[in-house]
Amino acid sequence: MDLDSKMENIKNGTLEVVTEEELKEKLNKDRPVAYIGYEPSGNVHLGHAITVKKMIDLQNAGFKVKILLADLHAYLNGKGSLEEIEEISKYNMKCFRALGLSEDTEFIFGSSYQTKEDYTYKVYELALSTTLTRAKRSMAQITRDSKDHKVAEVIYPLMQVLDMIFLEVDLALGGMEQRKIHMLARESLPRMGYEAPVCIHTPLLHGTDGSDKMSSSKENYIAIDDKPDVIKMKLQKSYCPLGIVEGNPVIEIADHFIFSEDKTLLIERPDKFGGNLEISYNELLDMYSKEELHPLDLKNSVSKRLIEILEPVREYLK
Ligand SMILES: Nc1ncnc2c1ncn2[C@@H]1O[C@H](COP(=O)(O)OP(=O)(O)OP(=O)(O)O)[C@@H](O)[C@H]1O
Ligand SMILES: N[C@@H](Cc1ccc(O)cc1)C(=O)O
Repeated sequence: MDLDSKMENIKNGTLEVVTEEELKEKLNKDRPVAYIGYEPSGNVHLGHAITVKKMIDLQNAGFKVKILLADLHAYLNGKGSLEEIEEISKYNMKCFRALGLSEDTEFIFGSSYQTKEDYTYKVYELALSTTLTRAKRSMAQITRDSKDHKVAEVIYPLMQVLDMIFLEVDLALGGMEQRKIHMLARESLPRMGYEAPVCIHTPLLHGTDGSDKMSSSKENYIAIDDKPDVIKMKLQKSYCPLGIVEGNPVIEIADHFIFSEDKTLLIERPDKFGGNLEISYNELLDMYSKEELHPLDLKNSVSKRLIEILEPVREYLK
């Protein structure tokens, strides 16, 4: 793959690359490192899968991929005891592999280095130069408990910044809500004598209830290993208002998971409702916004194809 094609593939479907110039430089390096961190959680869902797919693009462009199983971050964010989190992490690792990351992907537990002396001293160093306001602001969309604020909430972003040094990363990927922590890293690391990583942000998938973010802590997600009838049921119940494209999770799922594989989607509907159709993504947007496509027909077609696309993932995880 030449440099321009690598850049195009990486940029495709992202909200921003900070900065494109720096990304080009990294692509010229021998085996640059890209990383993402996940707080281990009970279910790996389609939202997470958007980021995993982008990691695969980075892998295909020559990056070595490191996946941080951020167990201590999950602990600091009130996700459970360390023992519970550890158990879930192993299952998450399998899920990420099932989504197609290559064999040489490195999985690292945060707790394997985040309690070491040199890491701890760096936390204190960064704590001294980061304002409380900035640290809190960076956590706005990440913290679980947004009312009863804990000190843990401001330790969390400092550790995320330091992970980039300890994992020796050239690039950090995350959904858009990671942006403020990434920008803190881009400012702080050069001050501490390290190079700032390139930061790439992907869009957040809305929940099936229409809320801002699909999340495993709400009942608004489709897990990557949900059974076919569960996927069908969840999509049937999904928020999908007639004629509305913006923030419509069913259309977003079609965009990220179906049109990334296929040029067209088959809409199967009775003749009296217009008969079968094969449509491109742009045709889908156009027809749906003109109310020429009924939500139920869209949901049926999306669930049928999504179930097929996720079949290898279910097989792998069996
Ligand atoms: N709904 C989503 N759409 C797109 N990306 C997501 C979504 N949910 C999480 N991610 C991304 O996955 C990465 C890790 O998120 P993580 O699982 O730790 O978040 P989370 O918000 O705690 O998820 P959950 O609430 O589902 O457990 C982040 O980069 C985040 O942006
Ligand atoms: N902040 C990420 C998790 C994470 C933790 C540590 C990192 O170094 C990177 C990512 C989230 O919201 O889920």
